Amino acid sequence: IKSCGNHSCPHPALHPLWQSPLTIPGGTRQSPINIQWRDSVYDPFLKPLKISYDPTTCLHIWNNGYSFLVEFDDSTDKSIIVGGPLENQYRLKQFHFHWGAINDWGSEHTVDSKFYPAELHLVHWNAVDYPSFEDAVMEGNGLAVIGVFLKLGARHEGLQTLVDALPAVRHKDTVIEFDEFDPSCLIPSCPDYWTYAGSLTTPPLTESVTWIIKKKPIEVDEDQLEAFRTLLFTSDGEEERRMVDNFRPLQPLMNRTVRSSFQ
Ligand SMILES: COc1ccc([C@H]2OC(=S)NC2=O)c(OC)c1
Ligand SMILES: [Zn+2]
Repeated sequence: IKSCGNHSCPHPALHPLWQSPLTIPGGTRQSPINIQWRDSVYDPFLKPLKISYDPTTCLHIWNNGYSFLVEFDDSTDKSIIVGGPLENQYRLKQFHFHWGAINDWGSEHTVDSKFYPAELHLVHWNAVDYPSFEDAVMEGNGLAVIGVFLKLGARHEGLQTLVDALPAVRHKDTVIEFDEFDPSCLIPSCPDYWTYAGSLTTPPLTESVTWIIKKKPIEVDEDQLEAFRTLLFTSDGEEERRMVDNFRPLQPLMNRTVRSSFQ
């Protein structure tokens, strides 16, 4: 029995936070999933993913009561991704993380049933076909999320600028200005990725995400992971609940194939 924040339970997936719909009725492409490496299919027609972010589009960091998000000005095509499995370019809207109370779990996706201690999501939307992020969230090809695993290892200097800002957003609904940050420093240089059709992992759980999961993790150190765990789900003045185990349980693969960009 391990504590998962505010009571002891056998596994964080049973945490009250996830008593929300763990699966949506009729959902056929829900996320996250386990990526079974040997079942993924190499697709030679997958292109390299091209990432070009403009650090001046970075706006602020805020604690939304689920995670901490770094949000970007998505009113232009200054920060975009293109290529990979994508039909056209997608605009960067925000990035955020999911993590565990302890290093044994925390990621949303698993690889051969292995959890990483945390997972980064860089969220992009299809501004070619849709007028806003809110509209794109409702469409099958509306979003593209790059997933990057975090593993325990060396200190990550780029992440440290984020970690230094976390005490200012400890409580839910707090926000601070944050500028000149280029999130490509958080993406491994190895080009290899898996891709599959999935969904958002918190409500509205819409099946609108083309997932691009990087094969290689980035390394962060114990102090940096512990800094994530000092955040709170709760607002200032409420009884404190540590923001940990903010990841959704694994969902059935159903009739999906995970493709790889590498052999
Ligand atoms: C309305 O905007 C949202 C809502 C939920 C999510 C969740 O889905 C994934 S993926 N991670 C999450 O925390 C989101 O992230 C892209 C954006
Ligand atoms: Zn996420």
